Amino acid sequence: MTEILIDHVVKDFEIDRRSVRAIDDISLTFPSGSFSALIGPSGCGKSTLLRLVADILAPTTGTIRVGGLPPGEARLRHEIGFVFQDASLLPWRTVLENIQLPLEVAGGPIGDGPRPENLIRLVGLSGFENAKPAQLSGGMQQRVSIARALTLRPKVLLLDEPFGALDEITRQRMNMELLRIWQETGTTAILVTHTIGEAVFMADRVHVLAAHPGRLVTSIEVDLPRPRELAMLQTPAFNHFENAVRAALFGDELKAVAGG
Ligand SMILES: Nc1ncnc2c1ncn2[C@@H]1O[C@H](COP(=O)(O)OP(=O)(O)OP(=O)(O)O)[C@@H](O)[C@H]1O
Repeated sequence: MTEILIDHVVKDFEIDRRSVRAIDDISLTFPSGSFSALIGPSGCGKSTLLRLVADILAPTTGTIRVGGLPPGEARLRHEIGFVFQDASLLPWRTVLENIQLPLEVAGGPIGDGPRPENLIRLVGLSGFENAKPAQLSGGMQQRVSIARALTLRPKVLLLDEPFGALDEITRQRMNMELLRIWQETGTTAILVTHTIGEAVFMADRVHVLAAHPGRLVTSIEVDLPRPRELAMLQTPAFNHFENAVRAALFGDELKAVAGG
C-alpha cells in the first residue's frame, strides 16, 4: 500500500535574501493506487509539491509520508519514479541503454524488477531498442522516459507535465497510453498539468491550487468510470467536471463574466 500523505506542508525559498512562500500549509492525501492531478496557475507550487514528494526538496515545516516512510527513505528504496516535461535522455545512449540507466546507477537489478525488454513493450517502443533519442519523435522520447521511470518498479509515479511539449493529438494518445500503463503497474500517480480537460480525463481526484502563496483551493472527485475512453470527452458528465474545475480555478472572475 503506497499512500502519499502531505500534512500541513510549508515551503519557503530564499530569493535575494528574501523569503518567498511557495507552499502555504497544504495538506493532501493521495490514496494507494489512485491517479490524482494537480492544476493551478503558474507559480502555485505544483512542481515544488512533486519535488517535495520525490525528496528533491525538503519542506520548511510539515510532514510528508510515502507509503508511511519519509520521502528520503522511499527514494532510497526506489519507490519513486519521476517523469519531467523534458525527456532528458542521454543522447549518446540507445533507447535500451537509457532505460537501463537506473539499474546501472542502483548497481544492478532490484528484486524482481521488470526486464527492460518488457518495459519497451509496455510503452510501445518494440523495434526501437537500438535507436538514439535524436531519431525519435517527442512522444517517443517521453515513452522512453516513462519506461526509465518504471525500471526500478516504483510504487509511486510523479509526472510533471510529461506531455506539455507535444501536439494535442499525440498528447491525447499518450494520455491513453499512460492510463493503461498506470493500470498495469498499479502505481500511485500524481500528474501536474495546466489543462483542465486533461486533469479530468486522467484523474480520480483533481486538486486545484492558487498562487502567491501556493495553496489548495479545493479537491474535486471525478466520478467517471474506468477505463476512461475518448468518447467520454463529449459527455455531459465530463463537461460537468470540467466546469467544476474551471469554477474553482477562476472563482469570482468567472462569475463576473457570466453576470455581464
Ligand atoms: N529552486 C527555487 N528557488 C527559489 N524559488 C523557487 C524555486 N523553485 C520554485 N520557486 C518559487 O516557488 C514558486 C512555485 O514554483 P513552482 O515551480 O512550484 O510552480 P508551478 O505551479 O509548478 O509553476 P509552473 O506552472 O509555471 O511550472 C514560484 O514562486 C517560484 O518562483
